Amino acid sequence: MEFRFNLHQLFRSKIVKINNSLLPSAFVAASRRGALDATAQISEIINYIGQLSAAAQGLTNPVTTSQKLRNSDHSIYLLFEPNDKNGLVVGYLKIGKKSLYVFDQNGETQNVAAPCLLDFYIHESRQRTGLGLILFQYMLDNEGIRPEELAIDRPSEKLLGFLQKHYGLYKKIPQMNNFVVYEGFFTGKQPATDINGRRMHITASPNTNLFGPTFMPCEEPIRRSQSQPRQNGLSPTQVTQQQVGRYAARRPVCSMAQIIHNTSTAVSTEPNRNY
Ligand SMILES: CC(=O)SCCNC(=O)CCNC(=O)[C@H](O)C(C)(C)COP(=O)(O)OP(=O)(O)OC[C@H]1O[C@@H](n2cnc3c(N)ncnc32)[C@H](O)[C@@H]1OP(=O)(O)O
Repeated sequence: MEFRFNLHQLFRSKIVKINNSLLPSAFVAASRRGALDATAQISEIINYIGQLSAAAQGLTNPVTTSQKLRNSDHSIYLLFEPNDKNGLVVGYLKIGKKSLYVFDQNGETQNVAAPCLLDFYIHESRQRTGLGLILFQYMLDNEGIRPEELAIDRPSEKLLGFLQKHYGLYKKIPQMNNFVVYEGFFTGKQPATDINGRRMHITASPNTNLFGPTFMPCEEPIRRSQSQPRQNGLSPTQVTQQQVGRYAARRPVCSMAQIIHNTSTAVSTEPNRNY
């Protein structure tokens, strides 16, 4: 992608990292005016290339704009190709840390702060020539992360192929959200804690839908081994009641829950005085 201004001033190396300052890392402006010009040019580049990426992915709105970058702690890596004119920007990727609730291999929910691949695009004229790998590997080295540590936001078929080809990633851990995580994602990750050091516990089960998440002490093993099968007769009243917060209020007996948990279906018409 060519621009009306000379890119060689902005790109001192083939790949530059941009954060919410909208200035390339290590960029030194001669004056305040120079810094403002550079910011405007980087904004123009990001907005333009963000639109191309959205079009390539069939999205109505771009995932990446300069405004979104300015208001976040995400980072963009821009790939530059020098020439004897203004130079070209030929691709970019965007990463950022997000707090996610994701299922681990045992189907248990973990709250992790994970580095995420949020957007990735190489210009059509340069795809399948190895530039994507150069950019992606540069980002991994620069951030000091392994590819399987990344959560991938709604990957396209091309990206899935890319990750399988270059990094052997294909064993996904099924998720309920748009993120794709691969085996190895949880290696070395510490689960984040919630209220009072307890951990929010969400599953895809009707329990979570009916009663909201439960909170478990961190030291309590969260994994259910095969030798400890789920108890069929688990009463809805055994769900951990919170002392504080939006889940603290006493819940009425729920006949649907009783049906699901195979407990007595007789619903008491007595007022509940056990407060
Ligand atoms: C979280 C997200 O960002 S999801 C959105 C990802 N971005 C897109 O889908 C936008 C359009 N696609 C692209 O911009 C690029 O194809 C990228 C970024 C996915 C990969 O960049 P490239 O420079 O093409 O990758 P590179 O040349 O290093 O590797 C090529 C491999 O990527 C995969 N790939 C690239 N293009 C395609 C394609 N058109 N069809 C299928 N697989 C493809 C293949 O595995 C390919 O290997 P192959 O040619 O031997 O089959």
